[in-house]
Amino acid sequence: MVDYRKEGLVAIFEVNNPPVNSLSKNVRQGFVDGLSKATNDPEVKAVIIIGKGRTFIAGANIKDFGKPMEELMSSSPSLIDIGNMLEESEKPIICAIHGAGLGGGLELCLFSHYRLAVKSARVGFPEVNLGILPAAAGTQRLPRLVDITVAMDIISSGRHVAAPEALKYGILDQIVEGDLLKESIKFAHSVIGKPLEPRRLRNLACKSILYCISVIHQFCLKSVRNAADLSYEAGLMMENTYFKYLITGFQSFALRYSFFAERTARKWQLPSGANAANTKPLNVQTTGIIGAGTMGTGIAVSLLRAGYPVILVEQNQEFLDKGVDMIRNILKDGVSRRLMTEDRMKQCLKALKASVDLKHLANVDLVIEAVYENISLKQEIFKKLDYICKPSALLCSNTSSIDIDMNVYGKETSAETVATIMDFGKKIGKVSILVKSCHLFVANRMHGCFQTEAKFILEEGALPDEVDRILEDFGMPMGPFKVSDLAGIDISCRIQHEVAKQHDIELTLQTRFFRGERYSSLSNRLYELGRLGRKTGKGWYRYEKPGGKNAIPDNDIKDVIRIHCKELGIEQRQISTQEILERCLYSAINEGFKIIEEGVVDKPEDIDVIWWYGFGFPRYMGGPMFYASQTGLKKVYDRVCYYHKNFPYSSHWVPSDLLRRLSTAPNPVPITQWKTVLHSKL
Ligand SMILES: CCC/C=C/C(=O)SCCNC(=O)CCNC(=O)[C@H](O)C(C)(C)COP(=O)([O-])OP(=O)([O-])OC[C@H]1O[C@@H](n2cnc3c(N)ncnc32)[C@H](O)[C@@H]1OP(=O)([O-])[O-]
Repeated sequence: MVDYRKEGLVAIFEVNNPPVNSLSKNVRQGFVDGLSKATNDPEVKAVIIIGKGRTFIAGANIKDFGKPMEELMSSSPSLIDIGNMLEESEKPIICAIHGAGLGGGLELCLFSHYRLAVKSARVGFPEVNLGILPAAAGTQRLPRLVDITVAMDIISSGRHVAAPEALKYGILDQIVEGDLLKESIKFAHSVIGKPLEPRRLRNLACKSILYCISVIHQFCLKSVRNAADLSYEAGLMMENTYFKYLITGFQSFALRYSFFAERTARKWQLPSGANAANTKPLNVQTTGIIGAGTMGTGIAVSLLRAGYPVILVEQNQEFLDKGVDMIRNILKDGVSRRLMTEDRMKQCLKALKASVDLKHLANVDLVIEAVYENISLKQEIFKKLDYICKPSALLCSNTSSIDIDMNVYGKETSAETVATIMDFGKKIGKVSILVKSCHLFVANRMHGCFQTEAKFILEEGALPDEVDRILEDFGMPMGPFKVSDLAGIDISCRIQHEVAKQHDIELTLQTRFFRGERYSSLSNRLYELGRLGRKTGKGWYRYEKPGGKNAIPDNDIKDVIRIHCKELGIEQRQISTQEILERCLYSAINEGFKIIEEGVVDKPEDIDVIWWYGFGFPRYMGGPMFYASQTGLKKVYDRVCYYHKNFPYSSHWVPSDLLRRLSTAPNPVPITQWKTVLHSKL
């Protein structure tokens, strides 16, 4: 709703729709009622729109977009109706922004005559992140206010623009110091009686008519270009047509799911009943990192950038110096790419202390162990830390394959620690997902199936560039073989040999089964040929030079695969695009269902979020679990069974029981309800 009150000559519309003042129907109606009161009250000479609570207006209510098109489009009053009433008002309308003015919230501002904001406020059009465009005249009005290139950037990037930048472009008229409402009332008095015609954006011509042919295919840009090429009314009509088209599309549906999935994933809970809402995080002020390799230095940079002092510890001075150099280079690169200023880099480096003695970690609040994957080494470090660190220190391990319960205290982790780590993750600009300990955890466990199938597919007749192209066409940023070349083929080979050693097994080029499972020794063959990936200039592809970035399909690899298959008696055949996609994706998805079944994650959304951030799975596909839900679980289950029959020696094809039960449900179970099936009789 919108609370209406008067302060002297000024009517105040205070939007009151927690948590973020989205423009639900009752809010829109509140504007109509408020405007009617203000217009009919001769005492009122100006109107201020302000948000109650943490923010101005976060835009339309995204949940409304799931409604049928007819209901959505006929839901009156529409934002444009309200906007027109605001613009036509003979009394100046001033928006007073704090927090965020996004999407419809910014559109409302653009219909108003003046825009003020506090310095910390942000404005923007994040609609592209929801697979739609700003369709309450956003693409028509912003280019009338600011340079068209700025409008294109803001609309097509979806980024939040900080108030000082918005002021520079002219989106804001003033940044307010002190109390926003008081200052806005003062401002209102200063503009009462001034002509409003120049403040009505619909009357302005588009500021420049730059022709942006290269990006014109994107709807947002098409629509912005219409602002330059068409009349206001025609541009508005096209904007509405594009909106209707986009909002009913799969991508917008998936992106809206993604928006809520990310927020749902933040809401962790433990079997004890402790959860994100009832557990207070501890205050972390100082940090330590053990291990100055790629992982340790990467983590150090994230902490330093977020403003935390870091003590970096390595076992000897040479490794330590190398690590510090790496950190310096990453930060310098950030400066050259204008991600941070030179001053900020200096502050970060000042906050970094380096040592070869664990004792320097005695007083830190949080320690992250990031040494290489060796259980006895990790255990030895934690034993020492137990004595050295203060009792309240949080001891964390960066591992992707070692059982966390054997290392630090996974099962015993307190709710307070979970809350602190989840909060800490957010503070360093990461997305944290709570998972239980299991072999390889969620990301590597699922991705392992994906990578393994990709290798089997090569043995059966496809080529690396063919498999990569198919997955890239699907939307993955890089196919599995380019990823493998980037990570280094030696890394995965060493891990495999290490695991085999633990089971007293020696892996050779002739090994076809390992612990009862089909095994491919193809990467070992590349390893023996010195084809370790990008770093050696050759791997699954060849590169222009060692360390090069351009993956060039290599005829030699065809021979390597041919010889490998001949020696092992593996028959090659033509493999369809559909089979390649299904085997890579469905093997991982089936594993994802097992992960939910075992309670390793709390909900499917957690897995989808992990895949966007971990592997760049396209958000506009929603994530692997959402993709499965949209493909149809019956179809996914049938294909998993089919591959299980054909490839009985791969446990990742053993169908998940949860998937089976969901696939036989009389009606499709929405992804948000999958968990309920775990405890039902289905
Ligand atoms: C023709 C129409 C044209 C207009 C189109 C549009 O405007 S498109 C819209 C363009 N606008 C956007 O895309 C802006 C989307 N919003 C944001 O970017 C951020 O919420 C924020 C920056 C406003 C605040 O960040 P923060 O970290 O302080 O808070 P938080 O993110 O944790 O959210 C708190 C709670 O509010 C919920 N919720 C939030 N927004 C909406 C919404 N619009 N709707 C519904 N719900 C929304 C959110 O799910 C969460 O709920 P929960 O989990 O507690 O039940």
